[in-house]
Amino acid sequence: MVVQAQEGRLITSAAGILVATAVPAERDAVARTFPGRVIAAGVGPAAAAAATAKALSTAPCTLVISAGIAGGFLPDAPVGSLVVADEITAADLGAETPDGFVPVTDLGFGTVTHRPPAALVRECAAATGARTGAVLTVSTVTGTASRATALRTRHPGALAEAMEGFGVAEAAAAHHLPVLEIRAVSNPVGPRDRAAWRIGDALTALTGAFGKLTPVLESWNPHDTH
Ligand SMILES: O=C(O)c1cccc(C(=O)CC[C@H]2O[C@@H](n3cnc4c(=O)[nH]cnc43)[C@H](O)[C@@H]2O)c1
Repeated sequence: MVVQAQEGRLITSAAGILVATAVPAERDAVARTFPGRVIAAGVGPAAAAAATAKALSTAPCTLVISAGIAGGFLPDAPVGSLVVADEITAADLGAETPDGFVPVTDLGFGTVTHRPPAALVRECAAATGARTGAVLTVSTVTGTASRATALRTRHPGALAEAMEGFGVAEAAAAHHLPVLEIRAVSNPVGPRDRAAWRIGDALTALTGAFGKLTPVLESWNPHDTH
């Protein structure tokens, strides 16, 4: 059973939570401290959506979490910090025009943003010391200062960019499930500098975060969507 009544309120158990990471190193970092179901769904929004949707079709679930490493927008999300998304936005889903980028929603199609439950976002941030803000999903890792500036101009509340959150969120939405995104910053968003990546530190931060998140997630009432 994934939802139980305890002291008159509904709670979810870790067994009913699906965490979708991109690669096995992220999956193992989460699984070190999180007792629920953790998958390595692949890199990029399409792989993440397909693998998450497949996993959701095989077992009951109350909450879906996209987790992993990310690029952080400086100075707000430095390397080693944690970000909990209050908004999961597909930042490059749209059309380039002479007047700039136009999101697909302005073209009359689909959606570009999913919003996690606000109270759960606040509780997760408080438990882990994470910052809260938009996490952008991109299909191309930003590698220049000009693109970083363009993204931040279009999304002033953005703290991080990664490649899977929107895909995981689309799969969750198709199953009418809430979604969270939690990221540990491994590199700054900006000019490409492989020497600046701190993937090991970010994975360690992810492990620590899920150790603190587990009791929060397990005591969350899935009917509290505020
Ligand atoms: O080759 C590069 O310059 C480069 C820079 C940063 C990350 C990559 C990756 O291939 C990692 C993609 C993987 O990790 C997440 N991630 C981590 N940092 C970022 C980022 O700055 N922008 C977007 N995604 C990032 C992502 O979710 C993927 O799972 C290569």
